Amino acid sequence: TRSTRPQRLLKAVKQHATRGDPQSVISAIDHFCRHREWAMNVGDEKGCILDSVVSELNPEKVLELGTYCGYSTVRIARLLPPGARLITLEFNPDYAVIARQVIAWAGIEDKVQLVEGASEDWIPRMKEHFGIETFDLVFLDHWKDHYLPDTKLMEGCGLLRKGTVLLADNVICPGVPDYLEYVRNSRSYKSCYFKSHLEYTRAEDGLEKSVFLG
Ligand SMILES: Nc1ncnc2c1ncn2[C@@H]1O[C@H](/C=C/CNC(=O)c2cc([N+](=O)[O-])cc(O)c2O)[C@@H](O)[C@H]1O
Ligand SMILES: [Mg+2]
Repeated sequence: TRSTRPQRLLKAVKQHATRGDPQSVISAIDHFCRHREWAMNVGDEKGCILDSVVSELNPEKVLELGTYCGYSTVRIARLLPPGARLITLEFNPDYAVIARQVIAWAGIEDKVQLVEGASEDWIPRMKEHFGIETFDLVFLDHWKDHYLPDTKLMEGCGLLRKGTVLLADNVICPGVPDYLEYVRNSRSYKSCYFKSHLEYTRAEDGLEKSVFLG
């Protein structure tokens, strides 16, 4: 049977990236998606904005919602200080299989915990299962109608503290209107928009950075 796009993306990583070199994995995926097959990675342009937010924050505890093939997982984990941890949630087992191999190829598996399951099931279990009190950074990049309910769930589970940063992909394309309205109008967040482009295209998209005020 025909291979899947994530399988072809992984093949491109194994062919063109150097084991243990996260930057080469990122470049191989960006090249594949720009010149072979588009895929829904945050991409190189928005990826630079993601990099700057991570570098400025220097987070110890990071949560990623929606691993897909692990592109943003590698982008984030490569910048984390020693001892810092990234937990990434992915409920599609076929994507998880690919992402684990991309993460391993990049050589950053010691910083990453890929949990196979749904965000709504695992967010309430972060404390008792992973010993996580609160997160310093959350990267939202899963199904767009899950951004708002999962944000409210994280608030309810006490996983956000004064200063926790929520960084949301695709706030313009495909768009997350209910989430945007919430974080931009709630007194609990200081929110700002980083204008960019949809990965590998000229369409507008951007990231919304929202700091939880407690
Ligand atoms: N509740 C949940 N728990 C765990 N994993 C979950 C989940 N909901 C979805 N996922 C996973 O997150 C990824 C979904 C991404 C949706 N992005 C998108 O739909 C998307 C679309 C475009 N686009 O169409 O241009 C561009 C983009 O950058 C995009 O991120 C998939 O790997 C999916 O299995
Ligand atoms: Mg996205």
